[in-house]
Amino acid sequence: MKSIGVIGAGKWGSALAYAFSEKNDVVITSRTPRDLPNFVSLEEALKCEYIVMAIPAQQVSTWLKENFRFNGQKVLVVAKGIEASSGRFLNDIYRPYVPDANIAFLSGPSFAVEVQKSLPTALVVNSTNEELARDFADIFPSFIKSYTSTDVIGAEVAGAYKNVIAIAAGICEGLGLGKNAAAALISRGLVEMQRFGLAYGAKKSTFTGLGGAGDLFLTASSTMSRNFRVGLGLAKGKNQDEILKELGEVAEGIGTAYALHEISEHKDLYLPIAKEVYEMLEGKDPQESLKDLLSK
Ligand SMILES: NC(=O)C1=CN([C@@H]2O[C@H](COP(=O)(O)OP(=O)(O)OC[C@H]3O[C@@H](n4cnc5c(N)ncnc54)[C@H](OP(=O)(O)O)[C@@H]3O)[C@@H](O)[C@H]2O)C=CC1
Ligand SMILES: O=C(CO)COP(=O)(O)O
Repeated sequence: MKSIGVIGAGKWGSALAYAFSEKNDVVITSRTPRDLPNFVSLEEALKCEYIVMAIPAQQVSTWLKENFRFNGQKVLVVAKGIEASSGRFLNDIYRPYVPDANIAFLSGPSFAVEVQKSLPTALVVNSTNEELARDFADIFPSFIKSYTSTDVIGAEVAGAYKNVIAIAAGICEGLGLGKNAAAALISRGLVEMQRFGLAYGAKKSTFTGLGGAGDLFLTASSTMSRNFRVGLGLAKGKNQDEILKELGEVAEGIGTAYALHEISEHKDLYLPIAKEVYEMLEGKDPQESLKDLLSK
């Protein structure tokens, strides 16, 4: 039995705290206190040997600066996103606080609500420290099949980029463009995220695995995805603020689209879908954008 502290009691942190409780001693903490029997102070949670970080990518940099003290914990980062303000990946953001040997990143297709119902799920623990990845893979319950990989950057790119493609897929659905267009967008999205990942040294095979195609197909084809629902909102002509207010939860694809835009300003990369998603978030007509993407 391992002592696990989950930080961030949103949808995903709560679902993972539930899942990890099958085999471990789990406590949870969050910015907003919750009335839960295992809810503890941040100080208590940080004393656990295993820490699960469920704070969104856009907020974690400030959070780490203000709250985190490393004292040998093993850290599993479960967020999926790239920081909009800087274009930094999560492994870069965490590096000044946690040594590479102590950190792992979770990827794979996993809606929190299904994990919370103990439905079968398969995930990947990614770390440059293989022993640590195996250690974290062991904490998962019987209904979650856990794999390990050393391709941290591939997992990060795939997990973050698929949220942007899911926004595009939601727009496609919202505009009623049909299943042919959706399949084209999703498969071109997979190629686009792979091309981006390869430029950062990711492994090609990661993009056809659970954290790549697996998570992309899940998120880009279901209204259960918050990012897909952002796309539906954009297709209806709503702006970002209205959409986020209705959603009431995080949609990492928005910040990540801005991050990809920031990155593409400095690097010569061809990111057509991400570019259109960024432009639609900035007010471009979705009909125009999808026409630009899907017609000759
Ligand atoms: N939901 C899902 O199915 C999955 C989500 N993910 C990823 O997990 C991450 C979290 O998503 P999810 O839990 O669903 O999102 P939610 O919107 O449900 O929750 C967001 C969480 O972030 C915390 N938070 C927000 N801003 C801050 C801040 N400034 N400082 C500290 N804490 C903050 C909130 O704390 P509080 O509520 O206490 O204010 C809350 O715990 C995202 O990166 C998402 O992409 C990955 C796989 C599946
Ligand atoms: O990452 C997820 C599933 O793997 C959750 O996606 P959404 O944030 O779009 O709901």
